[in-house]
Amino acid sequence: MEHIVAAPVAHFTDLLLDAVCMVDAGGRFVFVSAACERIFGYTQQEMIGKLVIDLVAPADRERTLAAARNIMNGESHIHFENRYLRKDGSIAHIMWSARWSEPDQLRVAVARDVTLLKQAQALQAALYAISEAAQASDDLVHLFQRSHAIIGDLLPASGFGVALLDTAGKDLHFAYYVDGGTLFNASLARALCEEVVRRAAPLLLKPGSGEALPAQLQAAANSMTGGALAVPLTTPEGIVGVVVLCTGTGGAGYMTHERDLLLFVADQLAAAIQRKRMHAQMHFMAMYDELTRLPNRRLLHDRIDTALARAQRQQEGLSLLFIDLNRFKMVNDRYGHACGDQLLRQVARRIAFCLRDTDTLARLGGDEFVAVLENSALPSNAGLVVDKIHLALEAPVDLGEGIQLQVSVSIGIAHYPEHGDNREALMSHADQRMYAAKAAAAEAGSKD
Ligand SMILES: Nc1nc2c(ncn2[C@@H]2O[C@H](COP(=O)(O)OP(=O)(O)OP(=O)(O)O)[C@@H](O)[C@H]2O)c(=O)[nH]1
Repeated sequence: MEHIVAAPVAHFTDLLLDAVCMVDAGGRFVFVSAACERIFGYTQQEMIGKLVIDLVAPADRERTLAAARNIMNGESHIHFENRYLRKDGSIAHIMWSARWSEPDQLRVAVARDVTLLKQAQALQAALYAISEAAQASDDLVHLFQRSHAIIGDLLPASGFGVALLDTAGKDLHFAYYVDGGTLFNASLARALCEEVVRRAAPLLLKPGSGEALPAQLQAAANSMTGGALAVPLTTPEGIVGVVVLCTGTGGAGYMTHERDLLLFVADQLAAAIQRKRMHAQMHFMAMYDELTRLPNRRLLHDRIDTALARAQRQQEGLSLLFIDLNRFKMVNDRYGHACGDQLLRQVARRIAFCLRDTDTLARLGGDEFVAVLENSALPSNAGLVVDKIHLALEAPVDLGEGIQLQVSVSIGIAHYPEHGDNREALMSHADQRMYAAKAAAAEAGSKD
């Protein structure tokens, strides 16, 4: 018993998972237990005599010195956290419990390595931040920037890019790309992304990785000092793009767990891209006619109201043209619905060609179109556009397979302010004028 009591304290403290340190009034280690080597990377001999503060990460030095002063003034400190630079340059997160021993004139402290815990917390926080950003962000470029910043806190990501496939799934373009001063230029990044799309699988690029790669990537892999990592952005509809990371020069290559982390991030980004595309598609379907890709009735109403408000404010004229194809039903009946569709598309294109960019051409449905002519102070201007449309439709429309059709339209015009000062009045007037024109054309046709 006497022998045990007399045994040096170190005999026991070396068994502890936490490290025990004693520091003199000058701030130098005078005793460190064996666990210090595991935590800080220095041997006990290397640590004894060193100034504690020299091992503290620079950003934490000031508050560490303040905490040390408090302890020497008699405060006991538990759960104080700061960061240390290990011998290999990596960061150790330490939680301390410390007290000043007046008789020994020593600061006695127990250090717990909480680095893994901190890393897990940081990872969890980052993943949460990315999924939150992916849910909240309407602006994809902003989401990519934010993801780059968040990932950059976890992994080497000097170079970061998100390449998206076009809707045909053929061409990749970078929606976000930062080369970050790495040797990983955009052309190499694109080649890597293309390879990832081809494989539909993640790809780690590093020297001697043993992967069979296209020549450009093989040469880059052999000469790179760090590494690059790219993973596909996959949605239920397939791959929509690739996210790519590159370390700075001299950094170590990526590890498997970093690839898994990027795969999680890619899932979040892919879901955000898919959501954004679905919104765009829904918006298009709500506002545009699918067949001709012209504004539909709803958007037309909106455009007329806006144009009227502008015309009223600027005291300008405005004209509406109500355009209806003559005897269109016969095309469907004789050549089939697909030919009818083709004709509607071509007629829409020809009419649009007669208008200015600032004008609106909408399809109301069936074979009815409406054009809104802005800034046409003089009704005669609208008459000129009508002439242009008739002229543009004079040449037969080629529907393929040897089918060429001569089409004509009936057009009714309404002018603001002469025929009304609101949408309903103007539409109704133009509609009536169109029917009058159609009746006149039919009568002329029957006399021919
Ligand atoms: N191909 C095709 N036909 C359509 C579409 N929407 C409506 N139609 C057809 O368009 C035709 C319109 O018929 P009507 O309103 O009688 O027009 P019309 O034959 O030009 O007669 P008039 O206006 O009196 O000269 C109908 O046969 C509809 O079925 C479409 O999206 N595609």
